[in-house]
Amino acid sequence: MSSNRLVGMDTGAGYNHTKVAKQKKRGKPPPPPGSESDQSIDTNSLSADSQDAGRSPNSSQKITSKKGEWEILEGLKEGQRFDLVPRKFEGFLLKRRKWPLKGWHKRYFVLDRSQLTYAKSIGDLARGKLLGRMDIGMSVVSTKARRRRIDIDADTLIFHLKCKSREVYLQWVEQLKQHRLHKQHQILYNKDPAKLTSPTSPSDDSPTDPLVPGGRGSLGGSLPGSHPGTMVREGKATPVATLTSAAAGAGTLRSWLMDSAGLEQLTRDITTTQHHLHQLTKLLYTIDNHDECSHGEPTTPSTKSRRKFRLRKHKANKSTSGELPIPASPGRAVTVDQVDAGLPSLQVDGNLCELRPLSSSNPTLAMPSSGWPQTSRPHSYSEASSAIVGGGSGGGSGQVPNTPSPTAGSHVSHHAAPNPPTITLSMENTSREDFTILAKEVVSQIGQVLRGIQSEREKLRQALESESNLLASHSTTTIIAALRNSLNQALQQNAELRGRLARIHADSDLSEISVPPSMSELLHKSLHTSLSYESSSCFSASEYFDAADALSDDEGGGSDTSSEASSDNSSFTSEASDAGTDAHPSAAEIEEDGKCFTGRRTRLPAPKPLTEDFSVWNFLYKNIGKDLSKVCMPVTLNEPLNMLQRMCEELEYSELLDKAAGLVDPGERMVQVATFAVSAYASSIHRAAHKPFNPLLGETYECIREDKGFRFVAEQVSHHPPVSACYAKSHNFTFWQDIRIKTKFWGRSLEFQPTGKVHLMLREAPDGGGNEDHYEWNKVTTCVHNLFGGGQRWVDQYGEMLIRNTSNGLTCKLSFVRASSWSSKRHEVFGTVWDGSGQELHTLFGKWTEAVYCGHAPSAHVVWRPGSMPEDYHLYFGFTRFAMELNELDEDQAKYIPPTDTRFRPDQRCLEEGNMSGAEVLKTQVEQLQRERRKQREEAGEEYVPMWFRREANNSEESWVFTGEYWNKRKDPGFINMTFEKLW
Ligand SMILES: CC(C)CCC[C@@H](C)[C@H]1CC[C@H]2[C@@H]3CC=C4C[C@@H](O)CC[C@]4(C)[C@H]3CC[C@]12C
Repeated sequence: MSSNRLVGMDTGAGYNHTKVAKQKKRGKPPPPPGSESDQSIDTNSLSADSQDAGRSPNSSQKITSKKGEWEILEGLKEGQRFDLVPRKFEGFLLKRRKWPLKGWHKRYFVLDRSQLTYAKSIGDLARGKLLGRMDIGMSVVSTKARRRRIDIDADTLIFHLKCKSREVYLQWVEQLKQHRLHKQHQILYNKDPAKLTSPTSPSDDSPTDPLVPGGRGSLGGSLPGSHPGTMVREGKATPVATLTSAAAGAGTLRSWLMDSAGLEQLTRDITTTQHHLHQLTKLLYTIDNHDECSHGEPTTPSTKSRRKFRLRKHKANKSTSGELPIPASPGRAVTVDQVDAGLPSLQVDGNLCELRPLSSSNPTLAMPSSGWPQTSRPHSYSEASSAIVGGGSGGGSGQVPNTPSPTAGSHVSHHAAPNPPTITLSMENTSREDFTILAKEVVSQIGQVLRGIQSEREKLRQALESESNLLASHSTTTIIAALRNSLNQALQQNAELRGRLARIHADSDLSEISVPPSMSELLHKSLHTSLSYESSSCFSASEYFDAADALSDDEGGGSDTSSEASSDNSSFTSEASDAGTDAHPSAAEIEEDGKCFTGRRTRLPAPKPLTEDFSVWNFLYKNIGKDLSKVCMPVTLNEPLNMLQRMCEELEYSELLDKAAGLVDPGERMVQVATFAVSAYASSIHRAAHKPFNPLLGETYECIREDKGFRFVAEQVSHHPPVSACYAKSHNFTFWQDIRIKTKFWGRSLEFQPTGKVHLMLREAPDGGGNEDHYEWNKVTTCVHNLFGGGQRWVDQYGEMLIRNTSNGLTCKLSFVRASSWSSKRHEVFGTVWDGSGQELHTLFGKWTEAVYCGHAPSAHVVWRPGSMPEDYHLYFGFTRFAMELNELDEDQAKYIPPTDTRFRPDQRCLEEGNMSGAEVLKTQVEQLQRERRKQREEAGEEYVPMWFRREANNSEESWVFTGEYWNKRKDPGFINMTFEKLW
């Protein structure tokens, strides 16, 4: 299979695989535990040999890693059942801090009916002060025995846990296994939706409930093929909800039968009793026979039975002091002692019935004063036992908590006494005949109870069957129809919303944004672009601008910003003034021939080929726990852009920087810069399904956006680890960053943490009083959720971003809020701008997908909104207009760009043209060539030196600095006159 890695991942698959395979053959032992990282499954800590991903005997998938072993707990296999209701389990565990995932907190966890909840302490738990809850039923649980680590990924939530001791670890793993399997069993076999949607506390109907739609840990969403949010517990009358609630309507009868464990236990116990009583009958026979044989001593019972009575007495005394367990549930009534002692006692319906010896020869023993025909009903077990064994005299009587009734006491004293002679006496008083009659009676009575229970069960079973037949007739087809219906409704709503949004955008009053007079003319054109929210060149003036000419006139080098600024200024200004009077083109004008009036394309040459996505996800699933950088990725996972282009996409809303540069107030400048930093994430919302190509080492990408006034160049500067560096320059700003992405695979989600800082140099304020401002900030974490669920994959961004103006000490702290199962909120971001002395200047809030506002609601104003999506964007990998244009290559441009430019990369081009199989073949070739080049370099002992960026290391932090040579060489001698390493 051809290979391709997730972003930031190695492309040297073949090499690594052979290495691992060799190790295996030689039977090399795994590395010592000390070398192990405590990080979860991430690209730096885990690699795996696919052959090793076999199954461990204890229902988990073992993944051998370079530095340790992670095992994934297996789910219920086909045909497998797990009826056993696991018990509640609780205790302290260490939980990794949420942010920034460093350090561990001790937390109290409770696992009950597949719900894992935790609180700070037992006290908090009792008070209901919970910190979190997840349903582990459909989660991915990975364990690492050596580190006593347990990671649970339930889509929206991930718990990273650690146990204090191995013993605790083993217990938790076992319990998690059981609860998970039982939940899966319930999902598969228990068709009671009411039960499925009821977590631990049935009364808890809050929207934070992970099983309730909106709480995204919902089972509905996790079940393969199910539509997230269609399993509705209450309210909303979606067709599926109606179905489920209809089913739940007959819930009482059903749940009665479902809870048959108690009944079954009762049946089993009674059967045992019956068996024992049969034995008793036999024994009595023996006694009878024995007595008959040993004629002459008819009043003395056998030594065997005497011994038994002594034992019984001893235990009964215990019981009076409360040590003998009092049955808590029906079905536990008859103890072996009682039965063995020949003292029949039976519990039915939770009441203990003493089947007292009835004597035909001694009627005073037969009928209690209560007038019950054959049984007396003591009030408690101890009462019953003392009634039976005679708490009335001697040993234990004083300790009996429930004093037997005088009646009971009086006749009991005949049966039992603290010492054998009394027993013998009482035995003598009771005729053998009594025992025989009694035993027979007990047997027949129990038989009767059994028959009664059986017929009761049968009735209930029949009721249930007829009910489920009714439900089954609704079943699959109806549910599918219902789902289809709601899907159609959603699509319709979506279309409407899009229309409305477009109208809102069109009417948007952002044109009122005040731009200082000196800059307004200059920026008119670019602002115009941003106002329209059509974030592409469609509205630009590039038709008046010959890129090639402009570039050949352009001076080179990026180090001297002021000289560059002036030259840029002229081109930018001229563009702006030329185009300043442009009216908005109509949608028809834009879409004509698939090109807008600028000549740029508005969509890709072909829609995304239809591929069986499932195989891809299956494939990924098989690779859980492996170092994904070493796993070959099929091209079907890719979008026809690479990471260098993706970096350029961050400049889609560069107008915000233009605006910032035109402002005088440092706080307001920061507001624009912060919003720009947020806007970088906007495009990822529709892009969860595909990954960008990994650039090859030495691959470059340039993008000249004369309409936006910037030019951008990027290069893949390192392969191990993969690092992409970029540099963009405009009249108003300089932007640069190098990106290295750490990837963590949690099972159901993939987390991407870009390391390194983004830098921005903003032109001095227009009043001329200040200097350039240098800003720097970090990236937040991107997470792709629901990798394997039946539902949609979706992207989340979370973490804190700190933007610092290193020139004047202003800061802005932005929080990207992680979507949680506790709230329906997604994509939220908020932050504050502070001055150097810590005084709050501005407040920002909004969503990285929708808008950023400044101020406090309701008077807050919009700072930014993303552009509307092109029509049919979902057919084109979810690309924005800007993204659609990134890989476009016209003949003219082709003459000026180097052969290393991404736009010449054949596999990516092939995919863009909709030729999936061709892309697959080409990708394999291209990656093979890269491996060969690396091998050659290694053999020659050469170190790779990137062409356009220079590595600089200060205090262990490395950064990649643009040399500026790219533009110089482009001009002179021109790339066409240079030699380059052949990348493809
Ligand atoms: C298994 C596959 C399909 C997962 C797809 C992962 C994709 C969606 C991930 C992988 C790496 C991610 C990128 C990592 C870094 C950045 C830089 C940031 O400033 C903007 C978002 C951006 C550009 C992310 C966008 C989403 C991204 C491209």
